Amino acid sequence: MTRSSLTTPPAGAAVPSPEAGGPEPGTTLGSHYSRCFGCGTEHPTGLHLAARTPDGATVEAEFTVGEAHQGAPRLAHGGVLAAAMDEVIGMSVYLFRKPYVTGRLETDYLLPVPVGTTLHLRAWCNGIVGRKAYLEAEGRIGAPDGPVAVRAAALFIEVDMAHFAEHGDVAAIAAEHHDYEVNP
Ligand SMILES: CCCCCCCCCC(=O)SCCNC(=O)CCNC(=O)[C@H](O)C(C)(C)COP(=O)(O)OP(=O)(O)OC[C@H]1O[C@@H](n2cnc3c(N)ncnc32)[C@H](O)[C@@H]1OP(=O)(O)O
Repeated sequence: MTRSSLTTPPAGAAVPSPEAGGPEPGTTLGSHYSRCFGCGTEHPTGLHLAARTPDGATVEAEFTVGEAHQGAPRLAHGGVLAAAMDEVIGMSVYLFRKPYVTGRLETDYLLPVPVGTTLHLRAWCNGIVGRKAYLEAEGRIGAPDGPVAVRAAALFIEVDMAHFAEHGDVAAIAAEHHDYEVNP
């Protein structure tokens, strides 16, 4: 992965271990919002990622490239692939049970991804320092050990629910997603 210093954890950054009381290995992670472009089941053209954690620390999901996701004819749009990486990374940091948002996302595109391809996505955390989480993801073609088509590195920033209340529709999140306290 070619990455900048901004997405590289500083020396000594703690790599979190699976949280006590967090999701058990094998748990399917629900969508955080039904209309989310990345994971929403009600989004008509979204990515429909349904993620699970095999070990409580990493996240896996599959994304099948559809007609709505094209850039060049019959090939996935790079921005859509970046969205898939953003979403699976967002799901991996959600394992820590705190709200985070993407601050920076860096993406390497290694292979073209034709319509109809299933990308096998995996994301994990390389360290957390204060509010900053350093994360990484990859997308492999056709199988969990298939050729790597996309790699991403990201810096996510911890926020509180006031972020969503101030800038978005916190009631819509809270109505669907009962893990977060809206007024802690
Ligand atoms: C309820 C669950 C919802 C889950 C949703 C998941 C969806 C999937 C993920 C997404 O797509 S989120 C949507 C896209 N992202 C955004 O809309 C975020 C927009 N940006 C912001 O709201 C603010 O810039 C942000 C909250 C990220 C930071 O603002 P703050 O005022 O809270 O913090 P500050 O600017 O002081 O930065 C905190 C630290 O992070 C660093 N930082 C922030 N943005 C950075 C950046 N872009 N690059 C590098 N470093 C960055 C910053 O330098 C600083 O480092 P230090 O603590 O060492 O001084």
